[in-house]
Amino acid sequence: MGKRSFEILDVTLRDGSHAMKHAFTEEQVRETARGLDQAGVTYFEVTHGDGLGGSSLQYGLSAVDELKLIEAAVEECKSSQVSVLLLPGIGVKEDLQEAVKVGAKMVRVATHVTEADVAAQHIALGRELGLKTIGFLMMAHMAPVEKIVEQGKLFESYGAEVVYVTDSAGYLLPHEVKERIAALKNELTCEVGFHGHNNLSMAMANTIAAVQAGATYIDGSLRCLGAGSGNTQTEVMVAVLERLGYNTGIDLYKIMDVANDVVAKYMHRPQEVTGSSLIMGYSGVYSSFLLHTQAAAQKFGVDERDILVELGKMKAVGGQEDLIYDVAQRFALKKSSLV
Ligand SMILES: C[C@H](O)CC(=O)C(=O)O
Ligand SMILES: [Mn+2]
Repeated sequence: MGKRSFEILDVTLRDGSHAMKHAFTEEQVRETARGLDQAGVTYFEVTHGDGLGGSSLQYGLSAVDELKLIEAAVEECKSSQVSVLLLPGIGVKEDLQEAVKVGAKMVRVATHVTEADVAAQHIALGRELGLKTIGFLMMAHMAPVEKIVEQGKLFESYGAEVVYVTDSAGYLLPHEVKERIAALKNELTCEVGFHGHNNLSMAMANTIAAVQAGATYIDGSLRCLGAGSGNTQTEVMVAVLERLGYNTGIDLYKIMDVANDVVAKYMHRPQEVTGSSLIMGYSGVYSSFLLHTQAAAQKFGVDERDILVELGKMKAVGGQEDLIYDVAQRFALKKSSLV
């Protein structure tokens, strides 16, 4: 098949966990893992949507222990390798050691875009454990290009082999992705990656911009299964990038088969750009807040778009899920004082 132009890393079994309310079954994971492996994906990610240790009241309880799911995915693979996500503070170093015992071969250590310094020990541990180790700068729209370069350099100095620009809110436009990726490519010696969300229908355009600016790791999910409107659609990305003349190393029919015959069957709903996810992209809100916001809006009888616009103004970041309920309650009180 020749040398791949870049790695397409599939996040269906991790970012998709948000859309599945963290209720993946072992059988769903096994079937998806088998399909990804047969299609020729080098790496795919499995954990709770908020990474190792994410199962909690704050983020949502997992239906099945993530270590069991990681182990099941590993067992299904002949050549693909399983990655885990780790947000320092949500997951701890012991969680990573346990994931390695069941077969994880890659770790992506994720921090808010201005907080790379909290990842030093976790990145060092990833390298010590012999894992492919990646730094993941979330909410990348919230920092100017120079800040992203500064934070990327920190990740690289701790040992990250790839630094990601992560458009957690699906807010970035192609020219903004291009300038961020190009700046990291210029200033870092390690590889650069891109992870997109489709809240403004820009995920594919942003992915193309990232690749053209030099990204060599790009994320996607099957049928877009992910937080908010989901991610760049893996199987479509394969077709588009092959059309552009790149070698993805992935079999198009096989990746389509796992998307349509496996993932489409268990998705709770199609991944669409809805009123709420559109507002997330427009206001720069963390995509993982979607289902929490819908639940809060329902509980307090308020419009979920108002909550999201307010969270955007407050510049709320991952980990502040409790704010969603505060804001919803505030709107409900305001509404009741008006009647
Ligand atoms: C914990 C988040 O879901 C990580 C991610 O995929 C993003 O920020 O986007
Ligand atoms: Mn994501």
